Amino acid sequence: MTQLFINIKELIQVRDLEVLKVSGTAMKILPTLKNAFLLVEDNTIIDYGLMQNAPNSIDNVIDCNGKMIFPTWVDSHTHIVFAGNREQEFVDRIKGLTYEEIANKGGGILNSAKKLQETSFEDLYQQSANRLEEVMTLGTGAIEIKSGYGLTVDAEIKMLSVIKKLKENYSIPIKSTFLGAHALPTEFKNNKQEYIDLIINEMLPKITKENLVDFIDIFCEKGYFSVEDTEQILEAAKKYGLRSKIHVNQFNSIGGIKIATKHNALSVDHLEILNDDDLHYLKNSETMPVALPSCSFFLGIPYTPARKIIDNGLPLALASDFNPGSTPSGNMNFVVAAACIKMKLTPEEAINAATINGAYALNISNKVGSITRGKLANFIITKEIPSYGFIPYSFGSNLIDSVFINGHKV
Ligand SMILES: N=CN[C@@H](CCC(=O)O)C(=O)O
Ligand SMILES: [Zn+2]
Repeated sequence: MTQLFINIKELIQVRDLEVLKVSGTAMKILPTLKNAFLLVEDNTIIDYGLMQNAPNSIDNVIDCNGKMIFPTWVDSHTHIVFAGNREQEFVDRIKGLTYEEIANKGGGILNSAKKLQETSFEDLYQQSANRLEEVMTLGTGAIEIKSGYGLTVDAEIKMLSVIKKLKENYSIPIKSTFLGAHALPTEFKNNKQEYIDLIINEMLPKITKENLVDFIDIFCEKGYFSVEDTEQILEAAKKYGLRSKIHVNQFNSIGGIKIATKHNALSVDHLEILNDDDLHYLKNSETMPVALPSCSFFLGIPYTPARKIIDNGLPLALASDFNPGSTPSGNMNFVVAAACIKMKLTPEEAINAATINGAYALNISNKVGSITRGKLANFIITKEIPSYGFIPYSFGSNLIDSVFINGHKV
């Protein structure tokens, strides 16, 4: 089916196929076309341009008068497969406990793992599908989903199988990441190496054999997995050709970035605490730094020093981190707004970070992340708005009129 979108007030993030990411000062530039058309055939963008050059023999015409079109958000870091919620821990934090104190009391990730282990595949699938549908209506058009709330061979496979079924049942591009090293299960409290051996010798061979995983992740942090643990797991994952996306520098800078860049990680995520050595290793790498401002907002921890990252000539991606503990929200519109308000990104930088750079952080810049001939027809039609900067400015409003994924209205 051919669809022609006309009278688009501004078509945002129009780029050539060769642009896979934008870095440093280039992030300040957001290429757009005013008074434009967009031509879609089946699931693909086939053309765009100024209205005076719009084709005139198309039956299926959608008038976008006063509205803008953006590429959909690319959310490169989520944990949307989880069971139940942790609103009691939220109240505990309001009353003064820290995230770390709650985790030390057996709450946190282990709390979610217990719930998930007790939840059936069907129930877990339904809860996760509801979250996926919610974020699609909020404009997310490509997403990464991690395991890591299973922490046993069976429960990790259950999570990854839920992600596989989501991939089969939804047309949105989904990448799945194995995060067996998310927390140390209580039964391994006195023998971390035994759990790492389980990850390396049982989980990794099984999940790769069943083709359940695209990337590998490790929570490299004090009290979770050390730099040495991380390196062991990365070495093992290399044998299966898995690239890494690593949780680093959320609370402490312990050398995770050095090891991640040495292993050519696709991304390093969180980075709330970032020192000059970390910046140095990032500058000499192809690794995408990923900031998760909704997590900082929710936990009240520092925001990733995004200005420092971009002003050092580096790229930056933005993602939601949707999970039950540190970020119970997958709203990428809020992520973009928080990046502007709290991390001092300009709207242009934030939109680049949440689209093309997010796509790079999932290795799918050739498919999504910009309005480009040949890419998937995944885009947001806004309500009538005065300018694209109105999206982060008007941070509490829903400014989305409709979302298209693979050329179909969600
Ligand atoms: N920090 C590690 N993992 C998640 C939070 C997990 C949880 O609290 O359930 C994050 O990215 O914030
Ligand atoms: Zn996370």
